[in-house]
Amino acid sequence: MLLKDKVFAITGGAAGIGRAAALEAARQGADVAITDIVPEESVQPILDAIRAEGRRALYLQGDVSAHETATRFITAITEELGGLDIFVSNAGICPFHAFLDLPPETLIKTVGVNLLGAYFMVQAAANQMVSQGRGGAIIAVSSISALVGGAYQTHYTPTKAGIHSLMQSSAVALGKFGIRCNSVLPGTIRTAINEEDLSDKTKEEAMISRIPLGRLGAPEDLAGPIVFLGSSMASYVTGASLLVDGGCFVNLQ
Ligand SMILES: NC(=O)C1=CN([C@@H]2O[C@H](COP(=O)(O)OP(=O)(O)OC[C@H]3O[C@@H](n4cnc5c(N)ncnc54)[C@H](O)[C@@H]3O)[C@@H](O)[C@H]2O)C=CC1
Ligand SMILES: C[C@H](O)[C@@H]1OC(=O)[C@H](O)[C@@H]1O
Repeated sequence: MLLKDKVFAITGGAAGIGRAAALEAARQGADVAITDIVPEESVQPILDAIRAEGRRALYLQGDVSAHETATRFITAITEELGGLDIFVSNAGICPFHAFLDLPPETLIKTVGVNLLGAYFMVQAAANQMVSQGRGGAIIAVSSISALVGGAYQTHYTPTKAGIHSLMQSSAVALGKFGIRCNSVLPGTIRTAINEEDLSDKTKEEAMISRIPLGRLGAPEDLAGPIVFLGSSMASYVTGASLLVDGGCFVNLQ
């Protein structure tokens, strides 16, 4: 087990990539704390699955774009689970929209959830880890979109580049405390975030045709990389970013 008796916390753990990572962390021996914007009832099956692995589970409903959520989450984790070892900033939204008429509210919301939310959470988690004095690991779910563009994602891709940059600077700021900071850069992973976008079958086929491994990703494809970066197997890895995209990024021709 890669995370035996560690405390693993994740934002946006109610669905998609976050849910897959939370469940894998429990299988790998960690107690798991989840925060998400959805009500607790809808997360109950995930909490039950974590407990069925013999691990403790905690849920806090909250909006990551409100900085108080970070304080509430970290306080609940320390009170109920006794500390924090691995923190994953994952919650995010991607409301696809054209550039020229993008409403300011859509930009403000996307930056608020994806970038400010990640910052508030990572800062609160880092303070907790520093106060514990036993190091830790922070992983942020950025994206291949930190490196490439999308015509309907002009408000989204800068947030993913920002998260990638946040992990690099945090790695520098927190290295002296033994806290490692890394990002994963998923390619296109089939989840609720892109269900509508991928209902355009021509677009879906075009995207698959660019992927050397021949398929879109599944949420479980991110679980292993996230657990690895949180584990002692990655003890000399910090400031790194791991593309998890089936080879899409490197496929020029
Ligand atoms: N699915 C994909 O192709 C890719 C996803 N990503 C990133 O992965 C992360 C997870 O996304 P997916 O699992 O794909 O989507 P998803 O929609 O399945 O999951 C996102 C989760 O975040 C939660 N959430 C949304 N707004 C929130 C808020 N304000 N406060 C707290 N929780 C909130 C949702 O309730 C949901 O549980 C996001 O940051 C996304 O940008 C990155 C690259 C590709
Ligand atoms: C939601 C999109 O399908 C997905 O989000 C990303 O970050 C990837 O680049 C994909 O475009």
